[in-house]
Amino acid sequence: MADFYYLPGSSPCRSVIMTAKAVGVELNKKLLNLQAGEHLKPEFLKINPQHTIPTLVDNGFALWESRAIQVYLVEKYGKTDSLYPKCPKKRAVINQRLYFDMGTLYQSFANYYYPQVFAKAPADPEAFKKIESAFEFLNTFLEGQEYAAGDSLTVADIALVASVSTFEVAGFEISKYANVNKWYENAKKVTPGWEENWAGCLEFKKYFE
Ligand SMILES: N[C@@H](CCC(=O)N[C@@H](CS)C(=O)NCC(=O)O)C(=O)O
Repeated sequence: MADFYYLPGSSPCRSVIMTAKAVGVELNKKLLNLQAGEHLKPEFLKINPQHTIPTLVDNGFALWESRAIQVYLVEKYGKTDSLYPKCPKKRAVINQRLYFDMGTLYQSFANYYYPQVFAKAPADPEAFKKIESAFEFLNTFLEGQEYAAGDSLTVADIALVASVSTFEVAGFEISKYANVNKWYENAKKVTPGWEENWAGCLEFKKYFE
């Protein structure tokens, strides 16, 4: 069983947990307390010199970056390729959504909320505008679409569900974006591991209280 270093509240960790559930892989979950600096200890740095969670160690093979782990789990353990189809065009759209999630959508969350939550800094209205524009983009991608990339659930939906649910617990109004809202309500029903994701979101919510 692969070791999985994580925290339940962490959005990228949650997306890996949902992906593992979707492919039927059991993870040997190992909590890593970032506040206590466990990620900076030499034994963890030996595994992941970048000291981030999620980190997977599968039979001695260490991997980090949640979206890379998602793809690895599907390619190595998926019974079908449905979560990450081999078709180059389908895969390209999924990759686009994954990079959008990492570089634009989740980044806008980090830029706006992290300084407030972790450094008690005031809200930056310019950073908030970037969130709104990221949601507008996502809303456009989802026009007439039940899923984020193509016509069935993929790792892109899973990564985006982890991010969007994090926005929800932060109090961001998702319902203003009709296509996102519709996709998200459906995704809550069809994404394996949604309940565990939501439980983790509620852990993360404590930072906002
Ligand atoms: N892009 C990375 C982000 C990982 C990340 O920043 N994780 C945070 C927790 S949510 C972390 O490990 N922070 C500790 C550190 O960077 O030292 C991914 O998707 O895996």
